[in-house]
Amino acid sequence: MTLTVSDLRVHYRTLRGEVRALDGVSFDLADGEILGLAGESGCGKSTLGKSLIRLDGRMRHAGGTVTLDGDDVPVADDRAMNAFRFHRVSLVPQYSMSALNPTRRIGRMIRELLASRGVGVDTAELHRRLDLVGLDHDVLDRYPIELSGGMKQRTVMVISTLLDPSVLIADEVTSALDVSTQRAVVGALTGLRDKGLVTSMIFVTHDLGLTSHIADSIMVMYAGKLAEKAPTKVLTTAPRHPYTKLLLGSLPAVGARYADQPLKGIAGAPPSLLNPPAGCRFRDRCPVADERCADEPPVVEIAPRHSVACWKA
Ligand SMILES: Nc1ncnc2c1ncn2[C@@H]1O[C@H](COP(=O)(O)OP(=O)(O)OP(=O)(O)O)[C@@H](O)[C@H]1O
Repeated sequence: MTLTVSDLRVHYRTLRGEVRALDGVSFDLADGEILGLAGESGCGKSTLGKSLIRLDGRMRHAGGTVTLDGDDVPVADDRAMNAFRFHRVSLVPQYSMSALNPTRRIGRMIRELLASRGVGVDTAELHRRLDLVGLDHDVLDRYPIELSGGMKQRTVMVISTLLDPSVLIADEVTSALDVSTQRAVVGALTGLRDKGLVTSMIFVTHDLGLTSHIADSIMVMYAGKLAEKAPTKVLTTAPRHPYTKLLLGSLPAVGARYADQPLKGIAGAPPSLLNPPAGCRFRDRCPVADERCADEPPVVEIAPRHSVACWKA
């Protein structure tokens, strides 16, 4: 078992109170697994990814534990996290295309980064990794501004995985890319896993369609909590949570004309996480909710590796 997250709670401090962005989330990530993390904007996907790397000044660890290959990951202790960050858990951030230092050539940036971690550059290995993600070796002599968006994205992937982390979190890495570049980036990510340079991966995305192509399993979050997690095939063909069903139902069908098949959104909006309501957080939007949903549904494993938080599942 690579990663175990138990009842993780992470809040943002704001002038109006604490935003409970991650409100008791538990899941496991197995060796070799690519876990797709999906859900509407604001459900806590990025907060979950960031919590496993670094809590910024506004984030507060309000409870829960994380273990990696049997070791406690000290998510609340920024200094102690240095032993894990980049070495054992690494992140390709949401805006990684602008994360590269514009004043440094890529090769120099990599040398400096590794030196700061006390590691030297193995040029042959670096070239092998550039090959793996389809980048020419000459990117090392270029400035970030000379690279396309997809090239920058793949460069950041190489940099994030130089120390062979156990877990790589890829946060919305394809959302600003055109479809064929998305495919190259996704191919590069799975290549890193297949070659064992990354043991497991959490692929954060709005795009349930894309994630279903690469993820072994998918976790759907709603308003700071886990709604459903299952192997990809099960989740996409036999979802049990009403929210998952509506999310899948709102995906556009390729080739369908809008006039024949109008796109269906999910009516309503998620609750505020400043003061979330008691009970099931989806109940105001749920087509099958009843009075029982005034109590919070527990996460139940209804089949092997298939967990759902819904009284009606
Ligand atoms: N710095 C912050 N201060 C206060 N609240 C925040 C902060 N960052 C995020 N939040 C809130 O935390 C919740 C979860 O945000 P998060 O960015 O994790 O969602 P997300 O699912 O990744 O959304 P998106 O898909 O839009 O990136 C949201 O309600 C958001 O408004």
